[in-house]
Amino acid sequence: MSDVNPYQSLRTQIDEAAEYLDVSDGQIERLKNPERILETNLSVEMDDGSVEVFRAYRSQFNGDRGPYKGGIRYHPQVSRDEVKALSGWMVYKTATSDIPLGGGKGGIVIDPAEYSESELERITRAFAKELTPLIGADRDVPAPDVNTGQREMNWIKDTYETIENTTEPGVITGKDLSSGGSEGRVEATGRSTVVAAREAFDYLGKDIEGATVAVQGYGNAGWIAAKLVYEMGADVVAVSDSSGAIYTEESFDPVAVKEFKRETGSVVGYSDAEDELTNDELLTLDVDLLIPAALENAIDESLAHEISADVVSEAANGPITPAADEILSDDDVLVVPDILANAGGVVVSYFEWVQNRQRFYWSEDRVNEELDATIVEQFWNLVDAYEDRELPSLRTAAYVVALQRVIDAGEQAGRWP
Ligand SMILES: NC(=O)C1=CN([C@@H]2O[C@H](COP(=O)(O)OP(=O)(O)OC[C@H]3O[C@@H](n4cnc5c(N)ncnc54)[C@H](O)[C@@H]3O)[C@@H](O)[C@H]2O)C=CC1
Ligand SMILES: O=C(O)CCC(=O)C(=O)O
Repeated sequence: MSDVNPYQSLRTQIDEAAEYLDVSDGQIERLKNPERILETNLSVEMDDGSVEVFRAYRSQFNGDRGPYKGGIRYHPQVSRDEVKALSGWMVYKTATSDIPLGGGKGGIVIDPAEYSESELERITRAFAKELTPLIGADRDVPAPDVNTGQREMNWIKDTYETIENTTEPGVITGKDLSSGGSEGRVEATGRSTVVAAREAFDYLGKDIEGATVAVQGYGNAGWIAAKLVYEMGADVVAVSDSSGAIYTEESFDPVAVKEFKRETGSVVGYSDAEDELTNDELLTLDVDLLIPAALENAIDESLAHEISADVVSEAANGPITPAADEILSDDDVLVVPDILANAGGVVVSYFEWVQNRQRFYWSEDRVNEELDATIVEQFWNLVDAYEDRELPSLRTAAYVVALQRVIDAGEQAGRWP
């Protein structure tokens, strides 16, 4: 995997779009930098009585369009620059989806697989204590990301509500249903990735039914994308996780692969696999649709020339470096950018936040229908911008549209002269 700095990638993506906007250097500089970052060290007692210290961050990138919004990641690679990039991508994701939220992101430098559940609870609650003065339903609303889920969100909500002596479920999204979560939130990221891919196929005059698909990463986003695209009639011929990749000529049954991974810890070794591949071999397979659903920089310029898919729908944040993006665009690979393709997570988080505030809960069908409609509408908005303004890619179109929305909000608030 390439070591391109993701924050530098974000800055490049903004610069590329700024060329098509009437915007000053000062405005662009503001839109490339976070408003503030919490950097803290969590001292936590381990099960054996020792104390360990964990570095943790929360970046509040931009709140011109609403409360900061974005997930919390637990991973050894978490760094200040990664969190800055991820929080910036959230700003332009909420703006691309046109939901009234800003962007933020947080993370702890940790490999959660090395800790017991009770240690993870103490670590999460220690982070929640640090976050409490900064978050709130109208201030900053965290959510899940890599290696976090409902369990961690419930702990953060409980810690916040205990300290603040309140009930405020909208302080965090991605919660368990019984803690005020929304139907459809767990599936939302994979769902939008596949809905966006379906529209991209339509744009190319192709049908997703019968398409061949490779999915890199088999966590929350990747496995749901595999399941839903399979339900649309596509063939999931390859999937991977951090241990490796598996391949079949026909199609995997994504639910059976997920069950195997739950039992064994990996997709590798699954009995229906005809072959094992490296992750780079999976990414360069000759398939119709590629779904990167792991981490940043999966496709860099050294791999970009070998990508054979017609459509790439980015479930992950930042899986394609800017240099690779240019190559894919020259090679006519249609990339549906992360800030639209994986926006389902934050769009349904927005629905969860709305439900929490109204104390009125929606059916799963309503959530899925409203999510589908949001992604379809914004996909074709981007296509219009891409064609009408002759932009180099759907990604640049997304940044042009999103930056304009953020600038307009800042202007209304009197932030610009
Ligand atoms: N969970 C959410 O709601 C959202 C997640 N995303 C993005 O989707 C991506 C995946 O997130 P989740 O599925 O939530 O995380 P997760 O922790 O549930 O799953 C991550 C998966 O990626 C795999 N992986 C890690 N390194 C890999 C590598 N080098 N090659 C192949 N597989 C590898 C892991 O084994 C795991 O299967 C991240 O980029 C995240 O930021 C984006 C929007 C929302
Ligand atoms: O649900 C959310 O608020 C944000 C999810 C997230 O972190 C992301 O879209 O990258």
